[in-house]
Amino acid sequence: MASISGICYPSPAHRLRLRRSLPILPPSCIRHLRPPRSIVGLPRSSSSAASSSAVPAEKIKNGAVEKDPIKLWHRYVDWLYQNKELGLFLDVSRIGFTEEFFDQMEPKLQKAFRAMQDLEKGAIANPDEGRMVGHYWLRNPKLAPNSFLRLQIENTLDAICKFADDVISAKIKPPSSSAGRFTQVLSVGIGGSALGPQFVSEALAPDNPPLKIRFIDNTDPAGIDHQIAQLGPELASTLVIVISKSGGTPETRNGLLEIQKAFREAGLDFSKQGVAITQENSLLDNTARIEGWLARFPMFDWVGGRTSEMSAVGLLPAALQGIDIKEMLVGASLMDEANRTTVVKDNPAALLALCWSWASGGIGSKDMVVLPYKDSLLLFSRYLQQLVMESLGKEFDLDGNRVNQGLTVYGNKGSTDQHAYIQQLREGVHNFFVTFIEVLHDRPSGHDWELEPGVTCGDYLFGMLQGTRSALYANDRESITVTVQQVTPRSVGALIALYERAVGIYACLININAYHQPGVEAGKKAAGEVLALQKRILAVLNEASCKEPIEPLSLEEIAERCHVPEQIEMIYKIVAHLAANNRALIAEGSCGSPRSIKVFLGECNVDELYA
Ligand SMILES: O=P(O)(O)OC[C@H]1O[C@](O)(CO)[C@@H](O)[C@@H]1O
Repeated sequence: MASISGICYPSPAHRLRLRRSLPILPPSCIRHLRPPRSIVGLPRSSSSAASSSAVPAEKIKNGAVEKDPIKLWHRYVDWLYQNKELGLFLDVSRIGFTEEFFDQMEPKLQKAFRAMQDLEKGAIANPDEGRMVGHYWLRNPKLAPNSFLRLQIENTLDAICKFADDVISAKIKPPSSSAGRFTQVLSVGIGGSALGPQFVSEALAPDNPPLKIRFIDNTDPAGIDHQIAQLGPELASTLVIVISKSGGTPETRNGLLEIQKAFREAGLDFSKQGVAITQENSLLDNTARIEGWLARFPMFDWVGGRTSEMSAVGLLPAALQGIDIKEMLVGASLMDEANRTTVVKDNPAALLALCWSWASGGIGSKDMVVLPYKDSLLLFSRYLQQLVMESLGKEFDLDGNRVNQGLTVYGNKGSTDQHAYIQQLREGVHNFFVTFIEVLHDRPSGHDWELEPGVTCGDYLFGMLQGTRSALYANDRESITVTVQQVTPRSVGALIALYERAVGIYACLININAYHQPGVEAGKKAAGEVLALQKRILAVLNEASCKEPIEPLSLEEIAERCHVPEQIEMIYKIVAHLAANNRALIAEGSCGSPRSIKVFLGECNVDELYA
């Protein structure tokens, strides 16, 4: 038996013995569970979609899940996954899949394993974009399909380590800061170019990092101003890292332009403090090269944004904060290794995918609530939200069938959330399953004190987790528990790798492309159309406002002159936004009564009018 912090867990060999001696669930028990269903990989018909979102009738009738504590204990022991090198455990005992379900999923999982093997060998696993999917090579460059890619990965890692060392040791320093070294990192990026670095910083940055980090991950001017104001005079000793795989994401571009303006206004030379992480020859890369920025690091075509934490995207910011990035890579690599076994019970990512299939009916009928009981893991659910939802939330499967797939992820942390929404989880609408993340060591220092006889603060946190797990299960709410010993670079690397692989396997089970995001384009295109309409409105208003006397226009008149009468609602919203920011003036009426409004511009721009 392996022992961690006084808790005994069975070794794999012991588990096998137990498995032989104790069936997963005795037949009498299986009778009370959900019968096997052919659910995974089926195109979603309207009837299956509707029925799957309801709690299966037999679950209600039979009190849903096994309740006998001794049988549950056997199930717990029998299914417990342990990774000794990582000190990581996975408990799937509170997901009530049956042996029949397991048997039914086995061939599908074997197929998924073969697909993952092909992916790791360099197959075009993202067919829509004609791309390989190579994030697993980042932590084991020997796996890369050719030596060119291997060298690219190794050289980039060397360059990251050297650059971070040079910055931290002030070999590379800002040109005009009295500090004589860089003290702050300002990371500008969004989605996969922000969420990983944010999560890792929150989880792992030391209390006094060599460089503190801040993020601009939106095109919210007030948010940007706030970050710049917080930096204050330290702008002069701020290293600005602009991260964008495509190099053309509007929010990131806007953040960069705003920061460059702040540098100009402070009399600072941005190029001496700017770093770009992007694909070669992207707009951002070319800008950084032409303007002679301090450094540029590559993003690879075969690494997707949401799986880029182990590329320069995540590693450079982490290294600058003094986080041991090589340990992160080791953790991820060890987890990848564990996930290569084709023995489902020994493959933690496959076990997760199996649980998701059971709990959500293979069609996302239940949400995944992620509850780490550790403050430093607060952003894990946010990170997973993109990883899971952007990967799995797809309209079509790989064969072109409309499936509207997905798996909703949300959560913050325990026990905080017990005082927010656990009430509903325990008693309200039954549309979720929980993933608890447990951290065994309460205080990294190891020293603790008893705030009442025999009980520490950490014991309370532990009690809250176990109590919530039990209370939810008593009310038929299923859960998974992932346990790590501590929040370290190694365990965080392992957690990221675990979920990356679980998403990959689950995507194979439901036959979708996990590596593209066509749906995001629709929103981006629509945003572009709004801005194009705004420019037309401004031109129309400008013309009317240049007249003598000024001609205030109603919304209908603006719509007519823009030749888009059907867009009147959007025109109203644009006008209201312009008026709220003093860029248009309301001559008559108010925004509360749209039909009454007449608008003009405070200053007409003749140059624009005749441009
Ligand atoms: O790194 P980029 O190209 O700026 O993209 C940022 C994010 O935008 C998306 O393309 C769409 O949200 C994500 O997939 C990506 O992580």
